[in-house]
Amino acid sequence: LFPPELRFATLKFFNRVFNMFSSYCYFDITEIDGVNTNELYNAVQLYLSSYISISGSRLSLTRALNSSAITFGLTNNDTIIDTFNGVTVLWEHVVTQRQAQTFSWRPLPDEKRGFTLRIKKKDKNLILDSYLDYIMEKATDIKRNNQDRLLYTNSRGGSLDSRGHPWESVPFKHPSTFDTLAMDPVKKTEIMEDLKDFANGQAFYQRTGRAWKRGYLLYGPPGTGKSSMIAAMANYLGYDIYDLELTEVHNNSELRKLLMKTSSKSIIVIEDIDCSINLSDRKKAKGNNGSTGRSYYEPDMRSGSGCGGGSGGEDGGNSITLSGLLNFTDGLWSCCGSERIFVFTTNHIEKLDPALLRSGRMDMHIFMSYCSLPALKILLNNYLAYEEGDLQDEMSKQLEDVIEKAEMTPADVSEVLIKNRRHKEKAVNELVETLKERAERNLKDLKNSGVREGDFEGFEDEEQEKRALESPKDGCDCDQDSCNKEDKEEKIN
Ligand SMILES: Nc1ncnc2c1ncn2[C@@H]1O[C@H](COP(=O)(O)OP(=O)(O)OP(=O)(O)O)[C@@H](O)[C@H]1O
Ligand SMILES: [Mg+2]
Repeated sequence: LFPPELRFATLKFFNRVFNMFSSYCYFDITEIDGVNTNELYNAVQLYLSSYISISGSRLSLTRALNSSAITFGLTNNDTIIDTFNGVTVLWEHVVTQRQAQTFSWRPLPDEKRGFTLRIKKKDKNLILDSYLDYIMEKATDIKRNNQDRLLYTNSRGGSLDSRGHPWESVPFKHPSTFDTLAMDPVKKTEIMEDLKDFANGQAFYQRTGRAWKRGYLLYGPPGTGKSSMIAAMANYLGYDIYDLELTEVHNNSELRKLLMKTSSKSIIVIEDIDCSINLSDRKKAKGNNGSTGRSYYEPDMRSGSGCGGGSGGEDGGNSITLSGLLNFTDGLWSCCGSERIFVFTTNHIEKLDPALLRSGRMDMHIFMSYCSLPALKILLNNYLAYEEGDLQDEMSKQLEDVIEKAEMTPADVSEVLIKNRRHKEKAVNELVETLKERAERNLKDLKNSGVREGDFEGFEDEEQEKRALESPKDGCDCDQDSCNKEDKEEKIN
């Protein structure tokens, strides 16, 4: 029976009296602040959405542009309790109908939405100092995690796009994760913990005066999952990937510019570092632009103008040096921006300059090995949905006996499994056969060659094949210092 105005005024009065005696204070965070969207409102919305379980009876759902995740929101007058540094606060989502619109340049939504934060008066300062910052930070994280990852490449050479960016990007949707990655579980856990420590280590890096970055060197035969590991890392941390094509970078200053244009929370990848530029020796690398061993990637070499005739003195080509690269990862420039991971991959760790391997440069050297028994179990589970214990004892025993001797890469094993994935038994039988064959072949090779020279011997052929595919003209890389000696001898003969 009361007219609405009177009802409103009475409520307001009681509210005021109540507030005077109340031990709480309230903060309103409205969706639209004047004419601008209130960033804090969106942040709170996102932050709270990470707390809500789907059990609520009514939730609002949103999916942002370029986002692959759906976020839950509170509907009208829902409340939620949160605790921060031992202090409990209450959030309420308040939705009211907007009164008939007066003229506005920008049409406002019919509903007026906002959050009300209720805090004990004594906790007010504690919370306002850090709680809202914390929410903003968390919201940024959530937003980033929900957004599609990006894969950047510098394949355009040195040219910039219309916004002055040297990187080109595409959405990165690689399905590889640490769950699907076949490798020793202990090693895998170690890497995952290392990554998490890094991502959560802001305070640590600050305290110890180190730039917030970390380097991983992945090495091992082709097809053992180095690239898959990088994708898994990116998916695990929610980082973007910058795939740096060193052959497209013409000099050290270009390299530096590229680095400056990378964002934080990203993985900067240089694949096949031993083939990319002549990194065999720091001093020599500079000299090599001159008359002696020309880099295989210099333009005239790339265009296939011949392997032998590359002794021109002109310096217009690729003149990145090892020291340039080290400055990129390690020097003063490496810390513009923060939270960055450098990953180098190589098939030949023994060909890298010790300077690159020195402690502190690449923090972790990860050997990606041939398929081991634990790795095989993961692959069997991935491709054939075999659980631990599903295999007959006899079969497991056979696999266990040959897997190490066979020295098959996870890529090869995957191939056998994929081919027969409809017939589980057939797939495993064929795998055992292939493994046995390989093991026998290896044994024979071993006998023929006498003493084995190194761990990597077995994949030299594969490696040469790969390089031949990459190189424009057969054997062009044989001018390079880093090229293996056997190649060189073959070429000379
Ligand atoms: N450890 C692994 N776990 C799961 N799948 C793997 C693994 N290693 C290889 N594979 C499979 O083999 C394919 C090739 O692997 P990947 O490209 O990661 O190898 P790589 O070590 O990067 O080889 P390269 O040295 O030639 O670059 C992948 O698509 C993946 O499906
Ligand atoms: Mg690879």
